[in-house]
Amino acid sequence: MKLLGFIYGVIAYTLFMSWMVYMIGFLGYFPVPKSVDSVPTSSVGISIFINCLIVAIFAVQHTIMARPAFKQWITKYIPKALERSTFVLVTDIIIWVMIWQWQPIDGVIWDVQNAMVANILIAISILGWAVVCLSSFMINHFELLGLEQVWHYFKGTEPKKMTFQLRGFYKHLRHPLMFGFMMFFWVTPYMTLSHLCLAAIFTTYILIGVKFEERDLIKNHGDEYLKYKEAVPGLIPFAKGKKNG
Ligand SMILES: C[S@@+](CC[C@H](N)C(=O)[O-])C[C@H]1O[C@@H](n2cnc3c(N)ncnc32)[C@H](O)[C@@H]1O
Repeated sequence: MKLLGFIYGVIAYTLFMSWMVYMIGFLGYFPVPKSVDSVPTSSVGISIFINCLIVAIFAVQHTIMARPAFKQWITKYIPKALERSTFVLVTDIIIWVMIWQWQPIDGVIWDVQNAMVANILIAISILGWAVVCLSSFMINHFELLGLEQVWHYFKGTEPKKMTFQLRGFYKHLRHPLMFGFMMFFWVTPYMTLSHLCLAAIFTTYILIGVKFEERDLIKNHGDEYLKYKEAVPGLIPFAKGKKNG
């Protein structure tokens, strides 16, 4: 059982990293079988509807499964150590379905012709992706993705409780990971309607998701988080305090 639990966690983690890397190609920065700008097969209306539906499923899953009440409920049926990996695995399935079922939409919003400017924009976008990865390490990458929990489960030891982190990017921004995703999605030399649709619906989710996350962080860390919120901007670096998400 312990070995199976560990394998389950490793599969969830590997699938997670696979779509994270694929996303760089999905945005068009290296060739992949299906990208955000592949050839459209449906009308604009149907495409927008299907794309919004898939991301809405992701948003609902993420919002529900990340809440303490849901975690309490599901750990009645599965070992506590597998809860995070289950969250990660369901996310993986939804994101891979999104990539597979994404409905590209024709239409170019902007297309930067200058090669140097275009390359700088691509570099900033990929830097955003790197900010996502680095931020996860500043919290605790392996715990966020469930691997630490299944490793302790396998060894029969107790994992350390996730603590509130104020290091690295988190000293300057409350949501650097989400900020990294915004850089990744929005900064591009070639913005199509399809790419815009992806960026817009994920941004909407991020803006709603961080509200729920902060509600839980305030419940768990009380005054410490409230003071942090007062002093450190949310999603916009260098902006003043809590007004920014
Ligand atoms: C996907 S991470 C995103 C964190 C943050 N919203 C960001 O954008 O960088 C979500 C998890 O990080 C946790 N978290 C958020 N801020 C944290 C902090 N400063 N220290 C430790 N955990 C944090 C939340 O409780 C949640 O479980």
